[in-house]
Amino acid sequence: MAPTNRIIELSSIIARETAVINDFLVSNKLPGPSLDWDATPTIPIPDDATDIKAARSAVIEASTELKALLTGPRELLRFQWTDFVSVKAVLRFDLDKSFPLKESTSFEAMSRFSGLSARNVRRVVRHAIINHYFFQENTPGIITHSALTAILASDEVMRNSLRVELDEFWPAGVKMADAMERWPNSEESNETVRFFDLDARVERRLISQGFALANNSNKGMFDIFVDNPERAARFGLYFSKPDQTADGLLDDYPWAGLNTMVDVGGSHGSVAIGIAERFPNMKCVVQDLPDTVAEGASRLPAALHGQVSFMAHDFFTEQTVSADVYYFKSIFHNWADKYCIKILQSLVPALRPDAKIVIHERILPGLESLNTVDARRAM
Ligand SMILES: C[S@@+](CC[C@H](N)C(=O)[O-])C[C@H]1O[C@@H](n2cnc3c(N)ncnc32)[C@H](O)[C@@H]1O
Repeated sequence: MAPTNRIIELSSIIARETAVINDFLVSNKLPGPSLDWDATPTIPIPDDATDIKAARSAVIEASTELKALLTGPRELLRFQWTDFVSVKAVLRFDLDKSFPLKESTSFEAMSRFSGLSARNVRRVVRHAIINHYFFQENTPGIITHSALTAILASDEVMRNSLRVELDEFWPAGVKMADAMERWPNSEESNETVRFFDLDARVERRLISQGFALANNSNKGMFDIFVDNPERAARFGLYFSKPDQTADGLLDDYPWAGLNTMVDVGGSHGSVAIGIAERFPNMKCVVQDLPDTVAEGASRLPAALHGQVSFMAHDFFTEQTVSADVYYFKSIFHNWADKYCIKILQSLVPALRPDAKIVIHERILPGLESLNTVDARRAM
């Protein structure tokens, strides 16, 4: 039985560490956290302010536990299975884009914009306000943006990212248990979806299934996208979102002494573009499925046309480009070991003795050093 003073202990942590953050913001004349439409999109704590970042983690961790304790076990079992339905509807019907950032709107105006009834708009919007801080309704019936909808309405990459998660990954997750029952321990990509394997400490396709079932298909995720160019384009854009781990690759890998790299499964080429911009001597070839490279090529900045090229290539077939580096980012986590081996073997015909293979995957710290908030985020 937990000691009764745990909730006091947690509330003291929250009070103490929140004061640390507040003092830092005030003394550096930085804006306080807000969810209003004109709020700064991220809490302005610099990377090197490690003590302030630690204080923030401590507050989030303690308040999550305090909330769980005060909710109580029985009530915690009442899952909000409807959690994301409203967000998905807001995005599907572009309600966040239905009025300018600084202005307000009404349910009736949103209804005219979307073709949904005013009653359904009201249900969806109020659900999203209450559950996700989407929009604000400070005066009944008058809707303004919140910080979250303001970001979505003005940041297409962020918006697309949420859409892919809700339209592609979420339905697959809903079908995971069904697929596990149907194909226990499968390693086939038409029967599995990606998941974090906390024990192995890497992100892998942990036999957690559902994409094919969710799509009423017997094909794997990438083959399903081949048949749906619009969805494939959104999935490709998903990988254009800012990725700090790719920044590390630019800073820490010795590109300066090299001339050629192939970004295998490189999607729209965001990493290759970053390398080409930073290292003018580098020639980068982005290989991916035909529709994906066509979309990537159409988005390539003109200044990089001589340096970055796109090539349709199935990484299960023989590599034809001879290069200094073959770079794989977030590729192997999608495939079971036997397919990863096949992907690597396909490089052999093109490999020069001094060629390097760079594998870029997210590795988790051990569970023992991961706080519950980070562990949840990782999954
Ligand atoms: C998880 S994404 C990673 C994209 C990119 N490397 C990144 O991290 O931003 C996997 C990529 O592999 C590509 N892909 C899947 N099957 C492929 C295949 N057989 N041959 C080449 N590319 C493939 C997908 O189209 C997708 O762009």
